Amino acid sequence: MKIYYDQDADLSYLENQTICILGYGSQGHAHALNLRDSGLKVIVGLRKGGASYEKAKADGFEPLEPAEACAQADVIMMLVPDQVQPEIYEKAVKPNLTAGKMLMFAHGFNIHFGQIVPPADVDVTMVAPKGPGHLVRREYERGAGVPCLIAVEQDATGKAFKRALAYAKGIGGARAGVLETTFREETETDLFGEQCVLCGGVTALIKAGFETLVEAGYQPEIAYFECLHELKLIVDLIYEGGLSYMRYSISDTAEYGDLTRGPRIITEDVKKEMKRVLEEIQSGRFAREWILENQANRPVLNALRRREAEHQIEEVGAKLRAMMPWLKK
Ligand SMILES: NC(=O)C1=CN([C@@H]2O[C@H](COP(=O)(O)OP(=O)(O)OC[C@H]3O[C@@H](n4cnc5c(N)ncnc54)[C@H](OP(=O)(O)O)[C@@H]3O)[C@@H](O)[C@H]2O)C=CC1
Ligand SMILES: CC[C@](O)(C(C)=O)C(=O)O
Repeated sequence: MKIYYDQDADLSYLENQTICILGYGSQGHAHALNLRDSGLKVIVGLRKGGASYEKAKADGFEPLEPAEACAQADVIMMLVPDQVQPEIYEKAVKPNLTAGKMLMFAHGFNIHFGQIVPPADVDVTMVAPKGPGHLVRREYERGAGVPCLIAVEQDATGKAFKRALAYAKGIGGARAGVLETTFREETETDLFGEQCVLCGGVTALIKAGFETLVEAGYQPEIAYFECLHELKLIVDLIYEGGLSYMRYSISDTAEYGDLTRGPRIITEDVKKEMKRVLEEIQSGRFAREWILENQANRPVLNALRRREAEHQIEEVGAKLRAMMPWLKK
């Protein structure tokens, strides 16, 4: 696979173009600020009265109504939540999506699952950072970057890939590496990663470890530090140098326990369940469930959020983190 870096990308594909960032949340603020700091012309499309409107103003933007911003733009990046994108597309984007413009996404959900169907005479591309938006900004500011995936769904101008690669460079992604993919591959792997490993898998593992220790009579504070707090420190080592570097740093006792007990925790049964989750993603069953959940006003998400907030690990964690002034409140 070819991986693209700064030297492969040419910002001039976006020079003299106006880039509209729709949404100023996790990804939106990071893309807008990074692109502007990279010397590109950025405008922000936002509804008035929302929390992020004031934040964008405080960062020096003059937010426009989404439809007005789309009318002025050559490039439109969709950075409102996936579940609201189809409505914003119909109301603000579609009427202003004239030939030769580029419609962009940071996640392929709505294109891959057919919730947004752009006209044939525009470029449709994706630059998907493989990291949370706040880190896309933080890494850029310290001269680094978050790796990105890039994909072209429609190439009306013949320059779609180069334009998208310039965008990836503008947000700092090409410092870390830009990997070519398809909307389908990004959507399916992203959903799988967040459900089975990065968010769903990790939080379930943390809670299971915490509950096991507390139910066995150990102090919740000890269980918190062991199963949650230290995880970040261990993952930092894995991030910096892979599994082997983490194993080099931990004690031989820990390494022996890791290698002999780890596979008893993540068993073949767990992998079988991962395959079932992947199949639900590939078949569109998860997408249908999520779309219907939103149409029904999110009863399941709201109930689960409430239940999770009441978990003992959250209460203990809040108390312990309050004693660490270097953590953001
Ligand atoms: N979060 C992440 O780190 C990642 C996200 N992505 C993708 O990036 C895209 C954006 O996600 P993310 O940054 O999490 O989004 P956020 O939830 O952070 O987006 C919030 C922004 O969207 C606006 N918004 C929310 N609802 C509406 C609405 N109904 N009408 C108009 N504006 C609205 C908010 O405005 P207001 O303040 O007015 O509510 C705010 O500016 C998604 O496609 C996501 O899959 C990809 C990789 C990682
Ligand atoms: C892991 C969650 C994520 O996929 C991400 C930050 O990359 C998301 O969609 O937020």
